[in-house]
Amino acid sequence: MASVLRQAARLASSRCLTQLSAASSTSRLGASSYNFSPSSRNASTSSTIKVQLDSNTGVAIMMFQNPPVNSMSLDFMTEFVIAWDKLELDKSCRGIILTSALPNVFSAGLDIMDMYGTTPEHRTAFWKALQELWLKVYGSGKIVVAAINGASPAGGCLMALSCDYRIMIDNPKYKIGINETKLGIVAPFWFKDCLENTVGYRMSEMSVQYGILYNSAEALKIGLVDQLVPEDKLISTATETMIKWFAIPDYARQISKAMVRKATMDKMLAGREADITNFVTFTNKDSIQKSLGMYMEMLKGRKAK
Ligand SMILES: CC/C=C\CCC/C=C/C(=O)SCCNC(=O)CCNC(=O)[C@H](O)C(C)(C)COP(=O)(O)OP(=O)(O)OC[C@H]1O[C@@H](n2cnc3c(N)ncnc32)[C@H](O)[C@@H]1OP(=O)(O)O
Repeated sequence: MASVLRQAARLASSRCLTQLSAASSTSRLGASSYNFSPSSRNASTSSTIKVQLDSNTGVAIMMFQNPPVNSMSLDFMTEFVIAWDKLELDKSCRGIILTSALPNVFSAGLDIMDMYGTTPEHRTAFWKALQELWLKVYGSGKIVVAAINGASPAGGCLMALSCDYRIMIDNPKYKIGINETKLGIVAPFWFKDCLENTVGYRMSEMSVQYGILYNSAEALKIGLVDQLVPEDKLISTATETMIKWFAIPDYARQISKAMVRKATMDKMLAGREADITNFVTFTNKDSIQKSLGMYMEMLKGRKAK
């Protein structure tokens, strides 16, 4: 319990035991055209991450803008973590909405070009950046809501699974899931743990083996997402949801969150070095490089048709 309390105290970078008024200045538009209120401030933009913090509500919106498909490259993940750290340190921010500034895709997952034909040193840095990003989001004391406005395979799904609540656009063309086996690669244990914590043992057993991508209705049915909304209600619903969560005193919520997530985080932290070695060794294999190359060709060929 003492370590949970320590972890929670560390995570409690946002203000504790305070409650914001439920004053909301939410927009009815989707993320890319989100109309920020005059109280929006601390807007910061890196080349791939756009952040807007509304000082009235304490809600920050973090938008991915890494065209064409928000793939999680080393650069993207580095910029993500820098922007994230800034928000973590900002006491006026109590919650973060993760969404995409691009149409039709939340995130295409890990950038395959960072894994294909790159040096072991590059892949080491790449994997460390992913671990870092996950530890920050999954272990955050803030409330984190995923506003999933498009496809969200593999690493994109992990990003959503690391949040406290997932809202997805109700559209059968948008798919989400841990589809790594379809690429001939294996999602690491902590991807699987996050999925299992969310949808249960049997569903994750099926899901990771078959590499299933679920459409939005299927994702809701198995509990992979918590709510479906029409596209034009995504950001307003995410903001309203966040403000409801704000009614819970931060400190109690943060300790509870840390308690529930501790085992999964500790397991990853304990296996962190081995996980990097495993990734680099695995992706060094000719057979894996071949699978990745073929998958990239398939993606490009699909477009050409
Ligand atoms: C021991 C552990 C070892 C390994 C573990 C590794 C864990 C891996 C986790 C991952 O996340 S792997 C990545 C998995 N991602 C996918 O399978 C998604 C692939 N992409 C798609 O399905 C689609 O692109 C889409 C996201 C549904 C979007 O479709 P759309 O039709 O809008 O775009 P299009 O397919 O034409 O793609 C545009 C452009 O983007 C390139 N692309 C797509 N995905 C990726 C990616 N993940 N990484 C790098 N590049 C990607 C695609 O090739 C096109 O490029 P082009 O314009 O140059 O042709």
